Amino acid sequence: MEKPAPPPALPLSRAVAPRLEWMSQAGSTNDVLVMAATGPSAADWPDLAVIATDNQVHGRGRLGRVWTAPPGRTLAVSVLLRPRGASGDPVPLERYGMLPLLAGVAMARVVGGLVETARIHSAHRLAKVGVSLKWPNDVLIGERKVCGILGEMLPGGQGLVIGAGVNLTLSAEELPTPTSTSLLVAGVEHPSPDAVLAGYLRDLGTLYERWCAADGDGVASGLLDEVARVTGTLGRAVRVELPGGEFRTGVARGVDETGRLIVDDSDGGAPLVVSAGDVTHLRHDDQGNGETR
Ligand SMILES: Nc1ncnc2c1ncn2[C@@H]1O[C@H](COP(=O)(O)OP(=O)(O)OP(=O)(O)O)[C@@H](O)[C@H]1O
Ligand SMILES: O=C(O)CCCC[C@@H]1SC[C@@H]2NC(=O)N[C@@H]21
Repeated sequence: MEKPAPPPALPLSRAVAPRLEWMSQAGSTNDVLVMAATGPSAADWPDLAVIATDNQVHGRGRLGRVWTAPPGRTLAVSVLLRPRGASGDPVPLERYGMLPLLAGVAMARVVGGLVETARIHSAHRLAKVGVSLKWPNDVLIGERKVCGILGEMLPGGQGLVIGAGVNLTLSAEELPTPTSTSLLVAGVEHPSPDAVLAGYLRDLGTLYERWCAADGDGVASGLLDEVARVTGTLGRAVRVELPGGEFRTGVARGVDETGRLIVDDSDGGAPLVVSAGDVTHLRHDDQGNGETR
């Protein structure tokens, strides 16, 4: 029988995280961390504690969707957040809506840095492609999804677990959907799980500390500006599926202080304020059937 691979040492990531557990296999890292952070040893799981694996077998996406990943090709990471403001009081729950966006900004920066470095060093003259955030939870390279983010509240509002799945070394044939991509496919030849994880945790930590110091205020912390800068959804035509199943179209105008998307209704009605809806980008020439997901 083949010997299991030894766990990666992750020196860069361990230097950043207050606690980091690497699992050789996990069902869903979000589930594992929620259990750990609310179980009998909850006190051993500090703010910004991390669980990660490259072999997640029951990954979950938003809205009951699945996150699929062949073993060893993607990074699944969950981070525990127990946000407290400047006075030490918990940040109000209604401000948590910014946290998945905060994670998306951190991931977009890391992915953007790697893709740009690969482009500069490429012998193949790779074209410049933008890395952006698709509200509320995807990081895209060009129009393709390289990372999905899922925030889940701890029971009793004791905090939040924020999970991210990043496609590292999937080949074009292994991609789960026609609209996904991986760092490898985007030209990053040897994406290191440790470098990606450490970069993500570092940026996440910095943005999060600033946000907590401002008591979760998106404007005062500068987070809202940062979100607006990287969110490719803004200014674009989108189709919104409201929780009741109804569809509306319009142009995404902004993100508000609680992380909701503001969409100018193309029918001229009042702006749509979307928190639980599902958003699809429409192509510029879209007539309703050419969406990119
Ligand atoms: N490894 C992966 N890489 C990229 N996409 C994936 C991967 N695994 C699953 N997906 C896609 O992610 C979806 C879950 O994410 P999500 O709920 O964000 O939907 P989406 O298709 O990205 O569309 P949207 O976010 O616009 O609603 C799954 O339905 C699947 O299509
Ligand atoms: O695209 C989405 O809808 C979100 C996908 C989130 C996947 C990550 S992988 C780590 C964490 N554990 C999970 O089960 N899901 C998230």
